[in-house]
Amino acid sequence: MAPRKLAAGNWKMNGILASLDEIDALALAHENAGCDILICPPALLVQPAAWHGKQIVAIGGQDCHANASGAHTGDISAAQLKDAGAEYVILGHSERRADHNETDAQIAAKAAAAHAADLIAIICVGETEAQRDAGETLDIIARQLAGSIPAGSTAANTVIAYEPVWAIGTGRTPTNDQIAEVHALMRDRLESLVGSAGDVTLLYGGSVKPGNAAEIFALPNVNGALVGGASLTASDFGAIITALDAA
Ligand SMILES: O=C[C@H](O)COP(=O)(O)O
Repeated sequence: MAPRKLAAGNWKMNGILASLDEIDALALAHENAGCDILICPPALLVQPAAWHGKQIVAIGGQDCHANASGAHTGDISAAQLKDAGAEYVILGHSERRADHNETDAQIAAKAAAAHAADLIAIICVGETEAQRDAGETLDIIARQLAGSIPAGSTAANTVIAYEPVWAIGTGRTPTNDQIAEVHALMRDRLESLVGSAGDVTLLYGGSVKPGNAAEIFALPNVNGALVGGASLTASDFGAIITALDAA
């Protein structure tokens, strides 16, 4: 089994009900896409987004709690996301790691909860600019993978996204060699962490745009993208989907 290609959009804290028209446009334009298409809107929009996706565009959450239910004001469980129509959940995004002090161990616990609720966990890893400048990138990625991937992870329930923190929303991207180097390391380490490493979908994220998508998708071990800003409109995200389809 080859990894499934995935074009994943992370709307972050953007979008209102009217924004779901973009999902309608994606579903219409890409109903025969040869890759999986995913939009992760803010939590309030997950349920209506699932109706708009028409089973062409899958829907995901941007976080979940590690517990199945209980006294956790303001949090959302994996089962609630699933009940609302989500199929995926992004976990350990660097904005969550930074804004909410999320640790690798907490991310692993959330991923285990996601798996228990039959969600696919998109586990994010990535180095800061200071860590890259210090030559620590591969060590950081290896450590985050080892700490953030729970037992029981498989190629079917887990996607890994490499997102250098310094490339997110900046218009800057690593060189092709730098992306390929990290993705090769991830593929290697996943053999012991997930098994069937060759089947795991690996995404690159960080300033993916219509203009650079094809070049990134041509790199070895890159099976798609986790896209922020360019996923907010069907025109830009559609161009990225088309590039992935052709890769
Ligand atoms: O989750 C998505 C990433 O943080 C990338 O965001 P960006 O495409 O706006 O750089």
